[in-house]
Amino acid sequence: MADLEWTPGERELADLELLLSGVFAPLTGFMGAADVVSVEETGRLADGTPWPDPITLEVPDDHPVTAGQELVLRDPEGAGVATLTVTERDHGLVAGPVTSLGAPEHGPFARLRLTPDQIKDQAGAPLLAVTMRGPLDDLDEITATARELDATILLLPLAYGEKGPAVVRAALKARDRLPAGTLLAAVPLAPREPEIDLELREHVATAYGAEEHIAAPEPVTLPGPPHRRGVVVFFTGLSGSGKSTVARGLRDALLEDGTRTLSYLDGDEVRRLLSSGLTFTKQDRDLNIRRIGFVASEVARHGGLAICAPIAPYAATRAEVRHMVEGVGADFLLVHISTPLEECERRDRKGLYAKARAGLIPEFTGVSDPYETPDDADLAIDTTGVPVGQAVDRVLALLRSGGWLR
Ligand SMILES: Nc1ncnc2c1ncn2[C@@H]1O[C@H](COP(=O)(O)OS(=O)(=O)O)[C@@H](OP(=O)(O)O)[C@H]1O
Ligand SMILES: Nc1ncnc2c1ncn2[C@@H]1O[C@H](COP(=O)(O)OP(=O)(O)O)[C@@H](O)[C@H]1O
Repeated sequence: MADLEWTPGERELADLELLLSGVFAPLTGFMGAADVVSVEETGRLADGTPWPDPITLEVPDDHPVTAGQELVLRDPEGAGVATLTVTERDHGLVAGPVTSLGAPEHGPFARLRLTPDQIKDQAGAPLLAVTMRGPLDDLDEITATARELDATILLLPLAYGEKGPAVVRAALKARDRLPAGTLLAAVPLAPREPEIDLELREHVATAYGAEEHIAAPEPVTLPGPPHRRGVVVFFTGLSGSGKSTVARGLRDALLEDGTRTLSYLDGDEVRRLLSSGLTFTKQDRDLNIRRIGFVASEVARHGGLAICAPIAPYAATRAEVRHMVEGVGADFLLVHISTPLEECERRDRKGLYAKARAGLIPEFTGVSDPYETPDDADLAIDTTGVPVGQAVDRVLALLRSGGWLR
């Protein structure tokens, strides 16, 4: 029988690494219901040990794993990271101890992910741990404290997610300016609410054997100015509403302006290449939109401006794309081309509405398939009787008003 397997989310994988490396000791695995309830109500595990936050693993309701089985946990690249011996399955939660599969470590600064045991081998006592989520601005204070305690400094950059590598780079830079012998271990601790984060940072410092801990203050991060930030302009609307026409007009105007790097994800091209073979069932439409959202967010991640113009009939899927884009530190603008069905049908540019009415095209949006009108659009344009240039100008005005275009 094939192994039961699951690929946890990014945060769960980070927790898993901390469970495996002993940073989350005394925890040895993902928590079951009794511990979760106890932690939430009392800040302690069921056995009374203080612990600030539930460390849990979720699988979908229809995942076949049950108590008594082994579940192989894989990273997104498919490498086995650990085996979970499932002691409890409670709806979506699976609990039990984890054992490392010794998978090759990869990812930026993987060589700096030293475990508490590896650090304890190098360190002379006592240790002063400094947990950090950004550049340190007061190295003198850290040096003075270390001197006072006659302690070795251990920098613990909390390297999680997009900003992770920058935090490790900041720690490496700081180490060059701190006393010789300063140690460093990158720790993938995902951020939580400030108080819980602080308690977990204390746990991390203790796990590394530190007697003293400085939680370096969160640096103030100012997002880049909007004209340099990535942005996705996502058109949605019925077939024939004017999405492609306005999107192409926007693309041309931005190319003429020349100040933004641009990717235009043409609807037809997407269906021909990226989503070739997909149909118009809800499942395939959702997959199509997720793929478009993924590509657009990759463009935006690097500061580009992506224009997409699919029908995208489902609100939840559009929201997923918004979330994906915002998750890479970029902005998402939803432009609803709200031209009513009657006008789209009157235009019937491709003769599809006539065919849909005649029952020749099943599941046709607006005729025999739903279109969920957005209530979160940043701009709505009904193109009925409106010249194309005017519709394009309204989108350009939106981009200028938010500073995405200067
Ligand atoms: N059943 C059905 N429903 C809606 N549209 C259909 C259908 N079958 C084919 N077409 C043609 O496909 C275009 C829409 O594709 P999208 O990728 O934008 O759709 S979706 O966002 O995945 O729902 C759409 O193009 P546009 O007119 O440019 O919107 C149609 O020409
Ligand atoms: N203001 C307008 N904006 C966009 N399209 C318009 C406008 N006025 C008329 N149209 C016409 O409506 C049709 C819209 O088709 P298209 O852009 O392919 O729509 P969609 O991509 O939403 O299916 C085109 O024939 C276009 O010339």
